Amino acid sequence: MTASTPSLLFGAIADDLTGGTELASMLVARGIPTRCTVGLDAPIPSGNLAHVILLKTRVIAASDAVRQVLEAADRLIEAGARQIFFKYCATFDSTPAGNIGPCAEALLKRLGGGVALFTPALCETGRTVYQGHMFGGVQLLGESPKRFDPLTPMTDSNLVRVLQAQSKGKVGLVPYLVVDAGAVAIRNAIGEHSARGETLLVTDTIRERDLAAIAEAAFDLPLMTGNSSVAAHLPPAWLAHGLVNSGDLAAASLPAIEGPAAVLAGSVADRTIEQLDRFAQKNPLLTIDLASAFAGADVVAQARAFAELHLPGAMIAIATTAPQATVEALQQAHGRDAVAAKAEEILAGIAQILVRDLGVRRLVVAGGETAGSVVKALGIDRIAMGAYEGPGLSRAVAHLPGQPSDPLALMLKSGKLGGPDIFADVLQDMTRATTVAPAIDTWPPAKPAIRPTTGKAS
Ligand SMILES: Nc1ncnc2c1ncn2[C@@H]1O[C@H](COP(=O)(O)OP(=O)(O)O)[C@@H](O)[C@H]1O
Ligand SMILES: O=C(O)[C@@H](O)C(=O)COP(=O)(O)O
Repeated sequence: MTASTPSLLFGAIADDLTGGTELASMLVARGIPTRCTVGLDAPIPSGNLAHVILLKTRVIAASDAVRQVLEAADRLIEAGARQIFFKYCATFDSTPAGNIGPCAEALLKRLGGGVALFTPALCETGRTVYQGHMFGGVQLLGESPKRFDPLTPMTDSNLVRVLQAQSKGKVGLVPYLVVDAGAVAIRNAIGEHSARGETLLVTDTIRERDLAAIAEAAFDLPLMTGNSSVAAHLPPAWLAHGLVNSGDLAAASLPAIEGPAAVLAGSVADRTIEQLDRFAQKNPLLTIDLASAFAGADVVAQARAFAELHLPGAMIAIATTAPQATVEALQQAHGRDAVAAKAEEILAGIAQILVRDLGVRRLVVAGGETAGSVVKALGIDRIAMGAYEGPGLSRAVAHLPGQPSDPLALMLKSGKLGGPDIFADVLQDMTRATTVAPAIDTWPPAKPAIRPTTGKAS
């Protein structure tokens, strides 16, 4: 860092772990030294330009989410952050009561008021916003598989309406013609909306260049909100405005990590189901029957026996994934939150067995809420990210409590993202050390040329 560089430029608060690690990996890929901590207890290390606090606040009570988010913001501000970024899902996953609106409004108030932009689009995967309506490819959000999400079913595609229903302030739309006109037009629009009393502004966003324009318009707002994709365009703005220098940028490295390998999946998203099917064509998969768990079966012991049978010789997957009809029947019988809590508790218990008892050192977790429970159960409070490699592909390394010389290669995969063979490919990739040069001029990054470096994990 140069003498003029602030200690911490950017402090992000993520409402789940998959999205938060994705955000950090994007900044790392841009060359921005970035660290992640889990929850509110871990200290924020010094010497980085960006920091992401990973919370699990997406579906909890709004008052609790607000409390946690404000505490995280206070810690980031104390560490010197000049901008707070509130990260949520590209599909605006939220409950009817929040937590996007209440958290953003509380942050805005804490940061002195003004206007916040809401930019959830992830153009790379076809998740766009036009006339305030979110699309997943050609489908409106409310007509996409997201309407069946087990925790945050999104049935209204109109994000202005969704955000207004969970906010006190007035919500407005920065329409596509303004976004397309570029950063100056967006900044002017912010002033005009603000004068009309609209403080929460959803941005239409179709193309990657729109994300760049929005980031340029928002780089010096005290609060920015959205998906990782818009934050990935902040580093070029920081460079252009002299907040960082090219000498501050760093290559991203990950060590090679060997050891038994496993996938834990609690996502019931179509994409994860497809990825599990592909994995199971060549590798052992155990699907846990939650109905039998509710009936008293010891499914954790069953999972232990399955893992002991196959590890360390094979890569394994253990999932609670079930078809939509089964998910609905379970939720009707036991309640949505109780089913989610049961699945998360089971997978967290299995994670402890895999990692602590059976020596798993390469782990992929599918699902944001699931990842939150698993990481907590393993006692991990900080995560070092590698460079973002594409949707769903954000490898990391974590240290287990009391085991600083025995790292865990970790990937927390968003339920809805990633290619069909992501599980086997990533578990194999984890055995190779990688170094990736900063992708400051091009975005999204091309699949990085993996440059093997010598030596094992340190
Ligand atoms: N068979 C199941 N039926 C209902 N809910 C489930 C089932 N298996 C897992 N779940 C729960 O569904 C939720 C999925 O959310 P999450 O892990 O965030 O995945 P995603 O990334 O796809 O949103 C979790 O709370 C998980 O415990
Ligand atoms: O937008 C995304 O998909 C991610 O940024 C994200 O937040 C993932 O959340 P889950 O799909 O719940 O894992």
